[in-house]
Amino acid sequence: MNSTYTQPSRTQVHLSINDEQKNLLLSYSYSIAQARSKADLSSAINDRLKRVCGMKDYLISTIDEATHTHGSFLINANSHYARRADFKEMMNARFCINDGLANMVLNSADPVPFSIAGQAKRCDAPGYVAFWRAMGISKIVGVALRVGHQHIGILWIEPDKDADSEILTGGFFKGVVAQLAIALANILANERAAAHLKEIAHYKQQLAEERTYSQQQAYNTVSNKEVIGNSPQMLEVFNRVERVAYSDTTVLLLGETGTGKELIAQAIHAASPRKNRPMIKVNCAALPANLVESELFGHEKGSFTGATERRIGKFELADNSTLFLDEVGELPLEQQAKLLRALQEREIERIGGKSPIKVNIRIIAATNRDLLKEVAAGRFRSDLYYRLNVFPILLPPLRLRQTDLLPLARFFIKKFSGKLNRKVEGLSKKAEQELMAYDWPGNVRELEHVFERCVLMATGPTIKELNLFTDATDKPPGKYCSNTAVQTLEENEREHICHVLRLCNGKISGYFGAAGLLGVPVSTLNSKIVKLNIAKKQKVFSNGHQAVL
Ligand SMILES: Nc1ncnc2c1ncn2[C@@H]1O[C@H](COP(=O)(O)OP(=O)(O)OP(=O)(O)O)[C@@H](O)[C@H]1O
Repeated sequence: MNSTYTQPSRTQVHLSINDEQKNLLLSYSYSIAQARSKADLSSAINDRLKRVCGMKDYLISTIDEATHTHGSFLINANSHYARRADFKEMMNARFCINDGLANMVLNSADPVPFSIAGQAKRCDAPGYVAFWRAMGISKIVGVALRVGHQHIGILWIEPDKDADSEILTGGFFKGVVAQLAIALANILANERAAAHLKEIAHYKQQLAEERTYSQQQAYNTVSNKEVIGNSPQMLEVFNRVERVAYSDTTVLLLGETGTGKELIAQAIHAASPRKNRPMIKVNCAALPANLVESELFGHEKGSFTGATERRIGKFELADNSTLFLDEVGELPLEQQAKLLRALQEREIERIGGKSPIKVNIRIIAATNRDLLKEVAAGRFRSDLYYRLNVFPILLPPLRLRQTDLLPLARFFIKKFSGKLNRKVEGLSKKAEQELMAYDWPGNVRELEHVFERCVLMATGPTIKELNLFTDATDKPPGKYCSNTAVQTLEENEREHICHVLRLCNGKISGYFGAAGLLGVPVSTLNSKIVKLNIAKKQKVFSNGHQAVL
């Protein structure tokens, strides 16, 4: 360090300030007292102080007491520093207080001058010394900014070549620095208060949106509490739900439309530690392509035409809760990339936002598409598929779990008798037979609608016949459902087994094996594979498993 300044006498200091400087000083005092922002502070220094004190340039760094670091807070925006490529990096960097310069300044009551060439020789010189050197700066004076005994920052001055060096050591300069320190402390306090207000506003908005969301979802959540099923396939589903619910593991729910994927998503969320916050649902199929990003990640006010207010996206809304991505297979490819990034980083950026936001979410995704086929067709990103397919749960179609039909029918009769205020108790033998013989292309949803109609139409305590609409247009399009050709039960079974085998990468037994997903013993599945002639077109996967493609 090169410390060559000596404390001048009072008379010397008085002599070194001329009338113009006194006027500037007065106007500096006035403007610094009004400073409420960085911009105010900057103009007080640029327009007035620089000339009084003979500064070529300056930089203010602030101190983070908690982490014992210092880093840039305010620079002269017109400075020649700002044009350098590494300028931004230097501005964002933080340095240890005990870096050999900052600690010397903070421990000194007077300004401390440094020869940059001398400092650059130190092998442990902080990064900003090399930066200053590269800028051709030969000398820097560091001045501690304190309020009372608390260090709040450092004013780094690059003195003008022909400046009167005694000015920086005089009593008047101490006064100038004290005013600067108070202004800086006020601005820092304002910034902290603004940040807290922003955070409070954010939580208020999140709460308001959660409340609106919960009101919209109220009917569904209350009415969908029970999941009915005693077929081996549904018992396997319940077993998987129990195993995965308490963790944060990503779940992929697969199955035709109306098989209960959303209901299972709710059951998983309700059994998870996140249950006290509402599960947030996004229906990927219902999002207009140009709004997907805003819906998922939110946007800042004015970030695009029509963004008249700031909006919190579903990812942020689901913070500390579960995000249910329904119909994820419908998401356009471009948006899949954005979703993948958010899932990988677990952080999002609002459209027009300045910084990323961390989110703590559990993902449950659902689709009625065969995602592997979608991947093969180039419609679904394979990396996203593998990110989602961590713990798949397959909801079997209703036609393959006949033993669930009667319990479900009884459940819906009870539900709608209560809701519609009807005294309907059960089904006639004929209606039961009709129930068992029907194909249920719309799965549980169709069954539910049929019983709502039946309860409404019933003339006594027993439903005598089912109000089945056989019109093709009434049937929701399931994956296996066709409006033109009706598949036999055997064809259906074959196709379903093939689908599950593909899902399990050909694995039949054990964890994530097809037998488990189908809810049948391995021996039963093997004999069905033989019986349905599935084994003939085997494909051997790289992992050694075999499956039909
Ligand atoms: N096992 C079940 N027990 C009771 N109700 C069920 C069951 N499965 C489905 N439901 C009911 O059937 C209807 C459709 O279920 P849900 O919306 O969960 O299906 P989904 O597979 O998500 O359909 P989609 O693919 O069309 O979104 C809902 O009203 C749901 O409550």
